[in-house]
Amino acid sequence: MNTSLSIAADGGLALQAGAPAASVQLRGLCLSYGGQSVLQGLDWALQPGQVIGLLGRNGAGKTSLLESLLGLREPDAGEVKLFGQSVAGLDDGLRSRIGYVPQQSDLFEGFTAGQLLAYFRSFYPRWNEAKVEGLMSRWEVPRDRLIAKLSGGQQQRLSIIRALAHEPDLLVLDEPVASLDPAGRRDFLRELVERVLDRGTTVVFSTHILSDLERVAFNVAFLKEGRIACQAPLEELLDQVRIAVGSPVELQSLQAVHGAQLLRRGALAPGQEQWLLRFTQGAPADARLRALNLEDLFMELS
Ligand SMILES: Nc1ncnc2c1ncn2[C@@H]1O[C@H](COP(=O)(O)OP(=O)(O)OP(=O)(O)O)[C@@H](O)[C@H]1O
Repeated sequence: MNTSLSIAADGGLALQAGAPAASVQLRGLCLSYGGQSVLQGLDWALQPGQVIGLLGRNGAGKTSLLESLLGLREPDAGEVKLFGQSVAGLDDGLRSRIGYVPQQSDLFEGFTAGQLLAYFRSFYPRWNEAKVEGLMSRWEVPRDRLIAKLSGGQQQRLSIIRALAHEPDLLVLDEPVASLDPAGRRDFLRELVERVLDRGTTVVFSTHILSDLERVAFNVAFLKEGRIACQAPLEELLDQVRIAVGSPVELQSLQAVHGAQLLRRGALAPGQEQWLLRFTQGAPADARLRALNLEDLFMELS
């Protein structure tokens, strides 16, 4: 909770409680590798309890964004705040409220799963050993085998268990289900929906598996050309975004009549264009409009 001091009616100082700080606040984030610019003045905020699926094409910069957000990668410019505090000076208390599943395994391969968990347990006051035990047995991760000898999917399960064990308030998952089989994905999503989201955890995860996203992500954010091009509740986007085909004059009039937002415009043939329109007041019934599914939205917005 943010607090501020103000002058009270009797002239004394009063401590006021404000809105809770955003879990994540990014302003003007720029990141490049050599000459290649990946994040270009990106602004983004995740509010407590929000669940956001981060979408973008291969190479759009999702991993770079999530690493910058966590302070693992230093941006060229811009500001990163977690729980209202600059990520560069984040104190241990706030740091221990973050859970992270990286895209590439960062588990110590020379440890067994049991040794790894025992090692991490010492850093986290909120470590939930019962939860760890439950997940290790339900997800069938062998405790005593060297991590180097676990399969890719078993390593990913272990990485997820490590990230959930201390009941984080901010959970960052970079393609968490990429190596999981359908049963593993189902188990993971069930855990996320039934136990993690209930706690009001802020969750951001990148994925290319759109059907999984539909099951858990209330909000989707599209990363394109170094910025968050669009972020909205998924249901709202599916209700509001339509493709319209017609002459530019006809489409302009359609847009103006309904006060629609033009998201994208492309030529189809001489005198005929295709516009991606967002009808924020609700899409009208019009034969020229076509609804989109999540895959269409991904193709159009990322
Ligand atoms: N350490 C690095 N050094 C140089 N270039 C990098 C580095 N890491 C990423 N890149 C480049 O930055 C761009 C964004 O990469 P990033 O991994 O962030 O994208 P992504 O959206 O996560 O991709 P994917 O969906 O394929 O995982 C790519 O063009 C990539 O080649």
